[in-house]
Amino acid sequence: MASLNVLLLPEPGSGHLMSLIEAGKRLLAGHGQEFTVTVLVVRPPTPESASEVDAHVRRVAASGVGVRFHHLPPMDPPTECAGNLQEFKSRYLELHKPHVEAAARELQAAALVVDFFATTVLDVARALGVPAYVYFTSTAALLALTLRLPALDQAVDVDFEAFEGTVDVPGLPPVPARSIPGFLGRKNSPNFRWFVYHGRRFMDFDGIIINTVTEIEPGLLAGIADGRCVPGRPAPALYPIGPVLDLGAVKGDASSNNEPCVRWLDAQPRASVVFLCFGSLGWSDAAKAREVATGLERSGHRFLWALRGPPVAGSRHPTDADLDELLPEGFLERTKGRGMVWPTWAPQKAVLAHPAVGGFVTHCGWNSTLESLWHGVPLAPWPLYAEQHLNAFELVSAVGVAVAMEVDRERNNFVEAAELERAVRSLMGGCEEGSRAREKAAEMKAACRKAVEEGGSSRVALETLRDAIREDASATKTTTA
Ligand SMILES: COc1cc(-c2[o+]c3cc(O)cc([O-])c3cc2O[C@@H]2O[C@H](CO)[C@H](O)[C@H](O)[C@H]2O)cc(OC)c1O
Ligand SMILES: O=c1ccn([C@@H]2O[C@H](COP(=O)(O)OP(=O)(O)O)[C@@H](O)[C@H]2O)c(=O)[nH]1
Repeated sequence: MASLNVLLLPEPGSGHLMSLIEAGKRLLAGHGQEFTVTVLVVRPPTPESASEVDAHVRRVAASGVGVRFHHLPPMDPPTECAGNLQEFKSRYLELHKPHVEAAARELQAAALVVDFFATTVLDVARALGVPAYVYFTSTAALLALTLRLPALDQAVDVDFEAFEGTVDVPGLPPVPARSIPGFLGRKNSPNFRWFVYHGRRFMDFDGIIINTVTEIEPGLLAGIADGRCVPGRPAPALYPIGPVLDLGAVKGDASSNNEPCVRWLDAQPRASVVFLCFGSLGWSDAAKAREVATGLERSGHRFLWALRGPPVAGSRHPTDADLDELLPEGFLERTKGRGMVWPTWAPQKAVLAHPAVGGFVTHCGWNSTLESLWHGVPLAPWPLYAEQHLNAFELVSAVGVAVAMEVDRERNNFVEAAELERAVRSLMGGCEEGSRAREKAAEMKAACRKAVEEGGSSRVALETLRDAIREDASATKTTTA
């Protein structure tokens, strides 16, 4: 029997690409005879992201996991949407529709799985009679909000950024408008309009595969499935298959474990170190770094701080930190022995896996959050970009795994030294708020591990997804026979 070829269409940013490839690996695991997974690679629009994506594709192709790659012909990126990233990503993927259609025909697709910025590609699947699924790299909270967006667009006259009230998202406590992602701030912005479009289109897909765990976001997933986000219409099938992480790397590969910062952790007491790291795009200027340094010094706690410097012109990626430029004078000497500043990309997975780490000050990227919960490490949220303010709100007020920290969104997400000191003490110091977050994080660790075992919620969701693809394929065969 020919195998069922499932085509994946990731957004070319490496975060989304890696997550979708990892999901493809899950789909294949133990089913390599029955399924083929082919990633349709969209050429990234900048040389910097192109070399990142090329390196990742080469690594996966060489790893022998069985995921195949099919490079789509290069397209000129859309013009006139500078600064509107969500619009740019959506329009760039839309331009690839004819190439996706040609690839789907050539590769005899049994199903198409597309990034959430690529909902326009549903037309291709419908034209070919192939089932289509969205892959959602983020939370059920962002998914629920996006599904609610067409109705909110009608019901709320003011821009979220000027709104002082709260937004109703089924399964969450009332969401303060200041926690709504910045790209949804202005109703007339192309970014907002594209998210309204995507929210509407999600409802037409055969299913939504989401990188979350039922036990982390039960109320939100139930709210979506029960039709409370879009009353009057049946919701598409939901497949929470998370945490979709490279679990091999989470255990800590040999090279990560040999990094000096991980060796330094070996000498620290259990659960004594607070780790600070701000994702692939987070960086500090001297003013921000001074607040962090002062806050950490005054907290009295042990710390490992991944500190990055500003990107060079034309790049969004942080540079290695110049510690002489960024840190207050004498800071390293005064904190010697109890703290380490790591000025480059950190081996985050190995750090979070280390028993010496007892808390994580994070930008709340969803991958970082899942990595932390996989190891039962409680969080202090310092959101910066994308959907992270919503993630921070959810982690404190719904999931309960984080202590609150005041981040001034009006001042470029500034945190005062005294506020960081308070939050670190709370996270690490055994006060009630911190202890509750720690207990809840331990509960989530157990739930995540159970979810990916035989019979666990994510394993069952994955098998239900395979069944749906099998059934669709045999129905198509029956009708075309
Ligand atoms: C979730 O909504 C958005 C996410 C992103 C986004 O874009 C992005 C682009 C890159 O070239 C590199 C990245 O690392 C990156 C990260 C990113 O956001 C993170 O994506 C993760 C998924 O893998 C995860 O969801 C994290 O929580 C996100 O923080 C951009 C965007 O609009 C431009 C989004 O709306
Ligand atoms: O110094 C760093 C910064 C980030 N990461 C990894 O990069 C990913 C970041 O993804 P996330 O969704 O948290 O945020 P993004 O960077 O995409 O906003 C996670 O797997 C982190 O472990 C890392 O290993 N070292």
